[in-house]
Order: sequence, then structure tokens, then C-alpha cells
Amino acid sequence: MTNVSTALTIAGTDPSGGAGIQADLKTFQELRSYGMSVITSVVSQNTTGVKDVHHVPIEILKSQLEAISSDIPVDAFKTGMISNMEMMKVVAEWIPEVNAPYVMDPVMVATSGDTLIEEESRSWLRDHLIPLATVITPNIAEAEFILEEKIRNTEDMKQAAEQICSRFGANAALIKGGHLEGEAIDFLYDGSSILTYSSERIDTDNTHGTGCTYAAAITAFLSQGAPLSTAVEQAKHFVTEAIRHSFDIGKGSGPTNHFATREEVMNK
Ligand SMILES: Nc1ncnc2c1ncn2[C@@H]1O[C@H](COP(=O)(O)OP(=O)(O)O)[C@@H](O)[C@H]1O
Ligand SMILES: Cc1ncc(COP(=O)(O)OP(=O)(O)O)c(N)n1
Repeated sequence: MTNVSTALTIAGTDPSGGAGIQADLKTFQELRSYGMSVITSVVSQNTTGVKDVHHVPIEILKSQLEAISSDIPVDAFKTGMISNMEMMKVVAEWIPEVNAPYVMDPVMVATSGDTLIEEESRSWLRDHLIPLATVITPNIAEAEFILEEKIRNTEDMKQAAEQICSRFGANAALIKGGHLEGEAIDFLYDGSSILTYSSERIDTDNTHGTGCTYAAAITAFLSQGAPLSTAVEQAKHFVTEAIRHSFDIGKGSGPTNHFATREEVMNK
């Protein structure tokens, strides 16, 4: 037996390394969890946006999932881009095979404006995958879609976190305020109370992959046995420092920088 924790991501790719599977695996590695990945879609994207998408055949999605659960225990897992209902069904059927915390990043549209989940499949995700989540991590636009309500301020964010749990059955909901103005403030409803996670807003356009990195860090800390509130606190610190040290590369919104932050977070 080993005492290394395992973390799995089920998501799409980013060959430019800032978001998706690549961001998740880098985050797992930096936070000292053993990273594993199941690819849903191969996405040709970079800092300027998405150029093309190829979905893996459904049988290959199934066999990737089986390859992991038939062999290696999963201590925690996350989902990101699951583009259509057929794929969502395969993932939903597989989830009971692993008895592990599930972090659901309900990725719908990239910051570049490109669609990552078919519009007609979004309500299936809401109705069938959210109830399976240990925690769901929507940004403001994703929370607005789920609730079909506008979110204008921090009071609305808190209510949204509670409502996603009470109406759609998530165990916990973390609403991310990266796209509001002022402090970068997020609210977690953990099933009984609201917890606040706040940092200064860093003046940068290099935020490609922040949502993926945040959810992956939460997954890593959960895989190591942290309680949810601690996992979110440490992940918030990790993503803030990753944004602070983000790279100015590429012609668009650059990626976060994970390796500048590890020692600081691990020693906290
Ligand atoms: N400019 C920024 N400065 C500091 N934190 C930020 C900034 N932009 C986003 N964040 C934080 O990054 C995390 C990801 O949030 P967000 O950008 O809303 O998600 P997504 O990438 O899914 O759209 C949240 O903790 C949010 O508060
Ligand atoms: C394959 C893939 N998955 C998710 C995203 C979205 O990433 P996110 O962390 O929400 O941030 P942006 O990249 O949209 O800034 C993605 N781009 N690709």
C-alpha cells in the first residue's frame, strides 16, 4: 500500500496547457496527489480561444473510465468539459463505481466565449449530474444558467449557493465571483451555512484556466482527506497565487502559473 492520494480528472484537453486536463494534471502534481485523466474531447485551443473540437468516441470514454476503476482506487475526482448528453450519461452511470468525493466544475462557455457544452445538454447536466456532486463550482454565468436567475451582487451569490443545493440536490455549492468587480470573493454553501473565501483582485488578463485550476486544487486537497471547507480555503490560496504569478505568453489571455505557489500553500 502507498500513502500517495489519487486524483482523477474527466475533462477536455488544452494543448496550450492553461486549462482542461493539462491544468488539472499540473495542479494535482504540484499539490502532491497522483494525477489521472480521462479525456472527453480533444480541443484545439490556445490563449486566444477554441479553434476545433473532436469528441472521443463514446466507447472510448467508457473504456477509459473502466481502465481506471478496474485497477486503481480513486480518492477524489472532478469533471470539467463533458460536451453532450451521451457522454454525461456514461459518466453518471460510472460514478457509483467509485466511492469518492466528486468536484463538479460545470464548464459551459470558455472565457473566450467559445461554447464547451452543447446548449441542449446543459439541462441534463443540471438535473442528473448536480445531485451526484460533493461540491459544484459554478462561476456567475454558470450559476445563472442553472437557476435561471440573474446574479448581480454578493447577496445574490449566497442565495444562489443555497438554492443550487436545495433545488438541484448538490451536497455543497461554491459560487465563484471572478467575473464580478471588486474583491475576488467566492461563497460556499456546505449544506448548513455560508462560508466566504476572499482575496484581492489581481490586475491581469491572464486568467485562462483559473476555474479548472481551482476545482483541481479542491479535488487534490479532498483526495488527501481534507474537509471540504479546508480544501476550498487552501485551493483559493493556491489559485490566487497562481493568478498573481500568471504568465504573459501567447496572444490572448495567458495561463496561471502553478509552480510558483506550491511551497507557500503546502507550508501554510
Ligand atoms: N483577477 C483575479 N484576481 C484574483 N482572483 C481572481 C481573479 N479572477 C478570478 N479570480 C478567482 O479565481 C477563481 C476562479 O473564478 P472564476 O474566474 O469566476 O471562474 P471561471 O474560470 O470558471 O470563470 C475564483 O476563486 C475567483 O475569485
Ligand atoms: C477543455 C477545457 N475545459 C475547460 C475550459 C474552461 O476553463 P476555465 O478554467 O473555466 O477558464 P477559461 O479557460 O475559460 O478562462 C477550457 N477553456 N477548456
